[in-house]
Amino acid sequence: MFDKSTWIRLPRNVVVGHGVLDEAAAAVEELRLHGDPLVVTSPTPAEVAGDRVVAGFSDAGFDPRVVRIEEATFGAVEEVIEVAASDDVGYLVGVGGGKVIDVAKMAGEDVGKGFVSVPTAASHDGIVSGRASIPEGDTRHSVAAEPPLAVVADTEILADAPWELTTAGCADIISNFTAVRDWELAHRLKNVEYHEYAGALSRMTAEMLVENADSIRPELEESAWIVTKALVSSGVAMSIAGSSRPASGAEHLISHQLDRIAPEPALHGHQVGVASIMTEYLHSGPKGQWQDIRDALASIDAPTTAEELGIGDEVVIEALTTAHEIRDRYTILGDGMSEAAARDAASVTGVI
Ligand SMILES: NC(=O)C1=CN([C@@H]2O[C@H](COP(=O)(O)OP(=O)(O)OC[C@H]3O[C@@H](n4cnc5c(N)ncnc54)[C@H](OP(=O)(O)O)[C@@H]3O)[C@@H](O)[C@H]2O)C=CC1
Ligand SMILES: O=C(CO)COP(=O)(O)O
Ligand SMILES: [Zn+2]
Repeated sequence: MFDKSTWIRLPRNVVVGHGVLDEAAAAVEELRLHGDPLVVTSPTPAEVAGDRVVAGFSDAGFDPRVVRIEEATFGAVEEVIEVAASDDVGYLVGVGGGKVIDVAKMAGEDVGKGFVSVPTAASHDGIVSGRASIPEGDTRHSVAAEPPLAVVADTEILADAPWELTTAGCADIISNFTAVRDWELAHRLKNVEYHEYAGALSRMTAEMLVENADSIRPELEESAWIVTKALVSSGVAMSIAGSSRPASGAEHLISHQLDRIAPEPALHGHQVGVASIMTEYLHSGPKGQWQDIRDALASIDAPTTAEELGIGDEVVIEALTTAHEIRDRYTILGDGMSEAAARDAASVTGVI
């Protein structure tokens, strides 16, 4: 008997384009939700977009509440939950970078209310995915959460954000190459369930971004458009898979470990990009495609070395040798790299 079943949870309205911030209220009204919005934002995103979103909801006849957070902590999630639990609040709207989006996503999940994602930075695929990550204590990687009901991504705002946030988003997508390789390996070696469609979509998303690398330039609105479309596509791949596997392999384990041990971690996307140069080397050897990954990252101004990440060589070695402990996810790191092998991989690829 055929007894498989699956739920694919996706955002319903994805609105991407110039000036669409002013359509946030309309994009939500169309969903026929009850109650008023709770807008969650943080200092800079509030200035560049949050205040405008609040005004837009007020003009549309809603009575928006606002909570400003500073950091992505469980304390911040609790603060949002306290307001979100009120009967007047019908849904949450996260206006900001990944930090704000994840806090709003987790708080919405807790109170059982929908969440709308209004990214001000195209910095990683968490802005559209059904995954949330609050980097506190020993937990670093994402956990399953409800995906946003709607995503409103204004390319004018995203193109105006610091360039490194956009290059981080690109690098998060480029890392899909090695994430899919790890997933295939885990399937062959450990019989981990593999979804052909999700794997193909994730890889194609990375290929298209690399093909368009010439059009990804600072202050060019088209760049924000290309990157946001790729982030949406990567988020959809994760939704199809019901896991972050299509976009998170050993390179993400290494980045999560860097977040734990580096005195000053770099942006998520930049770390996974540099890590994927090394994990591609582990997959395909010295003559393999690791140089293609490095060149793709360099072409969009993303870091390719530990130095460019602002992270010390020894921290990178420690992350490489301990990253397999982060979570139960089989990757090319297997049951851990020896220190000598880690030094080899990092130095052959020019990361250290
Ligand atoms: N859910 C998932 O699958 C994933 C979640 N994450 C999580 O996302 C978070 C990191 O997200 P990331 O976006 O990199 O970082 P942040 O949300 O911390 O944003 C980075 C910085 O950019 C500022 N900023 C945001 N938008 C703009 C803008 N338009 N103009 C100027 N400055 C801006 C922020 O200001 P301010 O400080 O005022 O907010 C902040 O200082 C982490 O908590 C990480 O764990 C990472 C990967 C995947
Ligand atoms: O960042 C992600 C995908 O790009 C999510 O991955 P994790 O599940 O490893 O946090
Ligand atoms: Zn990522």
